[in-house]
Amino acid sequence: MTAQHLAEALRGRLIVSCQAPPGDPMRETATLVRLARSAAAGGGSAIRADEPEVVAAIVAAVDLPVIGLWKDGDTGVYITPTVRHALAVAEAGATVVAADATDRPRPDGSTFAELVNAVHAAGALVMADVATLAEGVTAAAQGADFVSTTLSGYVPGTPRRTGPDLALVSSLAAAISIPVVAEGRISSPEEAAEALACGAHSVVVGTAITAPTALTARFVGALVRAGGGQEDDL
Ligand SMILES: CC(=O)N[C@H](C=O)[C@@H](O)[C@H](O)[C@H](O)COP(=O)(O)O
Repeated sequence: MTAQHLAEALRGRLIVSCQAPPGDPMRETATLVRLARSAAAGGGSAIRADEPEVVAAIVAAVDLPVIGLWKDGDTGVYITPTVRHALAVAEAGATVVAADATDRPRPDGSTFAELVNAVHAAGALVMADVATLAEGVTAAAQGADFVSTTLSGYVPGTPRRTGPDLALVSSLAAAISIPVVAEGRISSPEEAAEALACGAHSVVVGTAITAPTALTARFVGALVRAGGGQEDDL
């Protein structure tokens, strides 16, 4: 699929991230496939998924484009950190490979531009996961097909936020011509709609749709703060 075709298919649409962290009861390929099928049944237009095995299973089961990634670790560059990880995700059938495009060194010494070229040569597209405006501008210049605000708030030294970084969505949309995807901590349909109003081409929602453990903990936390439980219940 060309970047233009996919951009048309995703304009103004919802991408559902179907992931579960290590140790979570939902972290099982068949379960994640069911989440992806539910996302498709509810009108989602693409799926974002972690690990080649899960990507391949969702590609086989769901008739939607899959944005694949491969998380390795949880510090430093961990979203599709090397060219090897990126090519494995492309090989699994992802239409788009999402990868860290922050300005931090990659563990294999590759540049983001080298990763983009390798993924394009393998016939897939690239989504640059960034934390800042400068990183998004650089990623677009290096050939990324989409830029996503995925890593805003998660890079050491940058402010941690509670809600989505819609200011970054707006500034990226004004600065680059490739589609800007709003991603990260979008917790309601209203916030998703607001992201489009800020210039997002598409919106990724994960936790608020596909993470019952985290959602349960939010409700429990609210009850604790209201005096209805003990802190160590959390
Ligand atoms: C920072 C990081 O590693 N983000 C990951 C990227 O794939 C996922 O853990 C997030 O769930 C995804 O970005 C969607 O965001 P949210 O779950 O907040 O809607």
